[in-house]
Amino acid sequence: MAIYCLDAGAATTRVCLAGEDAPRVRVPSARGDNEQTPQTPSSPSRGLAPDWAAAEEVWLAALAAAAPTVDAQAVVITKPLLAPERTTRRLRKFALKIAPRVWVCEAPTLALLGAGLETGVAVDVGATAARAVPVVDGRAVPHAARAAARLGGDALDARVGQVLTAKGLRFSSKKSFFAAARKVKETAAAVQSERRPQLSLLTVELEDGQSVSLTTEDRLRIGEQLFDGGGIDAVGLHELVLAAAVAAADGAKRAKLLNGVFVCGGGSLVDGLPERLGDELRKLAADPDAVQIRAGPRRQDAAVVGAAALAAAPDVEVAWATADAKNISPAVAAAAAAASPARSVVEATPRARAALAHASASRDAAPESSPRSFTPPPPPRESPMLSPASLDIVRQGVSKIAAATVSPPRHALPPLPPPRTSPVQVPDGSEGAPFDLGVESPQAHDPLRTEKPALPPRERDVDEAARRAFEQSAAEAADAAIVAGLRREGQLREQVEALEKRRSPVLFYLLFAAACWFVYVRDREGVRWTH
Ligand SMILES: Nc1ncnc2c1ncn2[C@@H]1O[C@H](COP(=O)(O)OP(=O)(O)OP(=O)(O)O)[C@@H](O)[C@H]1O
Repeated sequence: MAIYCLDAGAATTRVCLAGEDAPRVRVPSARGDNEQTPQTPSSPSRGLAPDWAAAEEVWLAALAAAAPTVDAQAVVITKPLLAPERTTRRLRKFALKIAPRVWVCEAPTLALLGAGLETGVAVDVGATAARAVPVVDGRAVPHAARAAARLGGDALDARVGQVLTAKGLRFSSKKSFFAAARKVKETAAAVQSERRPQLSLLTVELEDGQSVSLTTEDRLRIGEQLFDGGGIDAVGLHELVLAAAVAAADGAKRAKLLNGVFVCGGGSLVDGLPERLGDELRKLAADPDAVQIRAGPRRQDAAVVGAAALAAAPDVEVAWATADAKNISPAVAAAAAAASPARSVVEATPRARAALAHASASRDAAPESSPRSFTPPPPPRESPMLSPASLDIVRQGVSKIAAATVSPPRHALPPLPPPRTSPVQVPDGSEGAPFDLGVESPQAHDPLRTEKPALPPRERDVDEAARRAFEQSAAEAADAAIVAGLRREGQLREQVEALEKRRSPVLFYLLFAAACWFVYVRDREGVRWTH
């Protein structure tokens, strides 16, 4: 029995099991013939109808490849930030075919938890867009989130295309063009940074047999789009992050957010990006000393590793059992951040350390048969991309899982303990129990260390309030396309609801008219009979 963790990205699908620190499988998501046209459910903001059938086929194949013989107890699946409710429902429906328990969580929040942080700004540079998402105590602040499609991997591919065309390269198909653009970007893209040795001339061999030599200027021209935004009036990554932090909080809370800027997503692997982002943010921030950039070595997999940390967090089964596991509570967030395997890379916060101390104590006390004692099988040493050939072989095994989806889950879950109001006792604002991370903790140099951590107000339904606030301030969002897409969907939903409402009075009038006609005919007949 295991908990599957599935990161359903627009470009890449990743799968691992609870507690693991790297994905077992990393496969390309279904993107259609035109590689730049996102068709996955992870890209609803583009206003395109996602190809659910193709996406689900890839997810099933990836799950089957990750652990063909392991029975699923539950599934944690990622969703994009501000995904419409319909997308969440479809993701949940899909995951329920795999296991009886499902937790659909926002990818940037999970990425931050995977880095061992409960509060900070997740800077996810994905394929379709770059997003800066402030997270406070394990909950995203949606109205403050900022996104820009021009800073995503696909937009960078377009810039690579310009460079390659200027060098005289020609491609026979769109597919070979995008394959070449991606390879050049992933090998050569770099941003300007004084803290890195000089860049050198790089020759990249392309799959179609061509090769291209890229000078330092070429390499910087590709990567610099992340900071110049690809246009005169466009925003750069640093402005996106600062705008998100400013919209989310002020004063000490903002400083705390900027102290936990975590870069993740495949696009964050561009050479020199974390250093440059730190330098640019320090130039803009009111308190430059507060800015701290975190970037683990496997940051492209942060969301799925965060899902694995959440699934393995002690006491998380209580959250599964309550409120449909819709939100991550601060206590569970602290436990997940503490359980994250990346916590030695990115230092744990005091709350997380306290939660970890509590977690280890409760794990020691737990009986053998407890669901907490689940030990995941060791992850494979490497998690390479599956080749198309092996993907085909894996797809043949998909029918096994698909067959299992029609019958109810065979494995009953172990009984859950009764829900508790506070599964992890973390004293608010305390420094937590001393915990030796085994590495020199940068907290020692943390300018915020002496501050009493200011916790956000505990509203009953933070998400609802935040969502309403987002609707009001959506027009100010950096990515107008995302906002327009979301609005279009909202309007469509409203129109459908209005139509449904209109349908009932029409039915009523029709019935009423039929009744009147019936009475009229009967009376007329009656009159004829009596005379
Ligand atoms: N070394 C690298 N340098 C630059 N870009 C890279 C590198 N490795 C991967 N990428 C790019 O990162 C993008 C994929 O990132 P990621 O897997 O995080 O996206 P995703 O999560 O599937 O997409 P989204 O976040 O839009 O849903 C692709 O555009 C890919 O070309």
